[in-house]
Amino acid sequence: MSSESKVREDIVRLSRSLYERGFSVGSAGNISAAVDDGILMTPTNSCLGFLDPAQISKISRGGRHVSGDKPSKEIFLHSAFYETRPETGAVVHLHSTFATALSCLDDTNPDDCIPPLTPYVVMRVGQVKLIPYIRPGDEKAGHLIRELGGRYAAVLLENHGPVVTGRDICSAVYAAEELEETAKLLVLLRGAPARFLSDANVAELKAVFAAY
Ligand SMILES: O=C(O)[C@@H](O)C(=O)COP(=O)(O)O
Ligand SMILES: [Zn+2]
Repeated sequence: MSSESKVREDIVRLSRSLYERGFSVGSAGNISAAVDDGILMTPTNSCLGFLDPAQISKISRGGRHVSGDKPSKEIFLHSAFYETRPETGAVVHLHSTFATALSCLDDTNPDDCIPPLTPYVVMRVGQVKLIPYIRPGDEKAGHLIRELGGRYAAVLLENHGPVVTGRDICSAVYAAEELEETAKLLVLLRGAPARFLSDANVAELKAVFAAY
């Protein structure tokens, strides 16, 4: 199997897994992954549970539609991550329930939407920035991500949902799952005297587990 065929199969397999476990519903969410000569992206209005590897959209690094079905309307959002974080191998956008709940709460810290509750979220996701509300598919999403200068591997789109990146599709999906589970803990612990990791704890984790 060529590496592009493998990436197509991985997108289908991991998307289905996310769908079957309730991380996405209906036609919400989109996933992309880098290949040698461009980016593969889930088609617009497709359900992550029922993708066909041959219909996955392919776009050039410049954002031109090369083959397959029409790409996700979030092409600008995804492209901006590949541009500003050259080590990015995949981008996962979901409407997963708890992360989306945090994206709607007025008291979510815009500079640290997912505070360090456990070591694994620090290791897998890092600090998460809130992106002010934009209409889904608006080109402005690309500008706002570029303004971050590649400093964040994951963001929450206000009143919309998470966008998580990784070195490859597996890492990006695992990070998206970790972000969602931590968001669930944060919602469960709202109002309780939760203990967070200290700055020193976070610094140690970053030093030992080099972030992507
Ligand atoms: O919320 C939206 O409309 C998009 O961000 C989304 O999740 C699905 O859009 P497509 O990938 O264009 O189907
Ligand atoms: Zn969306």
